[in-house]
Amino acid sequence: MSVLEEIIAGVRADLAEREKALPFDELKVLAAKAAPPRDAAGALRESSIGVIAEVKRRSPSKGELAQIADPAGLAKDYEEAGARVISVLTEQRRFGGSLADFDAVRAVVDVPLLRKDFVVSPYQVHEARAHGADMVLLIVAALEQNALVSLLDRVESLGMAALVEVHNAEEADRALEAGAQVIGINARNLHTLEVDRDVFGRLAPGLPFDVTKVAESGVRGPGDLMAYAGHGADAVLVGEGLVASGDPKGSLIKLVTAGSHPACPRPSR
Ligand SMILES: O=C(O)c1ccccc1NCC(=O)[C@H](O)[C@H](O)COP(=O)(O)O
Repeated sequence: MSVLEEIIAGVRADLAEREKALPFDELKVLAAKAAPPRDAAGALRESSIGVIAEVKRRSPSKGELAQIADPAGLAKDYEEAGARVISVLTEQRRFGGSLADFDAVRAVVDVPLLRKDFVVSPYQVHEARAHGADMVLLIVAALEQNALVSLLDRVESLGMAALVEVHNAEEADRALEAGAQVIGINARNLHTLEVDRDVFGRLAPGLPFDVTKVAESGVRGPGDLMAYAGHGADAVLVGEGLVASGDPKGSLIKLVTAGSHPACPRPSR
């Protein structure tokens, strides 16, 4: 079994428990009553490169990254440092995240929130909305094409945006065919877990100019952000480089400052 398959097997088992505790029809009612979604896609299309700052406790590739006793405090720091969007991992088994983390963050910040999980079911989309998510991650490698199309439609029908994640040209084609407007190119190979920042430079030029391009993984400092910007990124998604830095707020301020510096390449739209 690949790492992705292992993660998804755990996600499906946990999902089955939540579905027993809260039936889908009742969840849909909660989602419909949630406060309207914020414009996450719009936040990533400003004139300077944006940062999606991630609340990430641990990962399959690195193990424990940071204790994060107070995810809300971390998110507040991210907001004050200028994050355009905050990503909260909700996968529990391999990343140590939870919907409780998501709720704690939602309660204290106004910036759009990305629910970062391995979404394989419509239930998780309504669940994200019920918890106040504005954006949902859809990983092309985890979904058959029909499922990708239908989950993307569902995300958009609830007024949220989808960050559609790809790792290679074939997945990028599938994302475009499905109608993705925001595409994340992840530098982390899901089989080896190695990070190859050059993947972004290989794939981004093949995407239409009006698709929002997010460079995911491997940003350790302003130099990496500038390099991704040079290849046409509208935004970068950063986890480890913030949470494991010892000073997440200061590290994010450095990234945001670099992204709005006149020397940093601007999105070309
Ligand atoms: O982070 C991992 O080890 C990982 C392993 C398997 C699937 C996904 C994984 N990460 C999810 C992400 O996309 C990253 O959390 C995100 O891009 C931030 O990456 P980084 O800044 O390198 O922490």
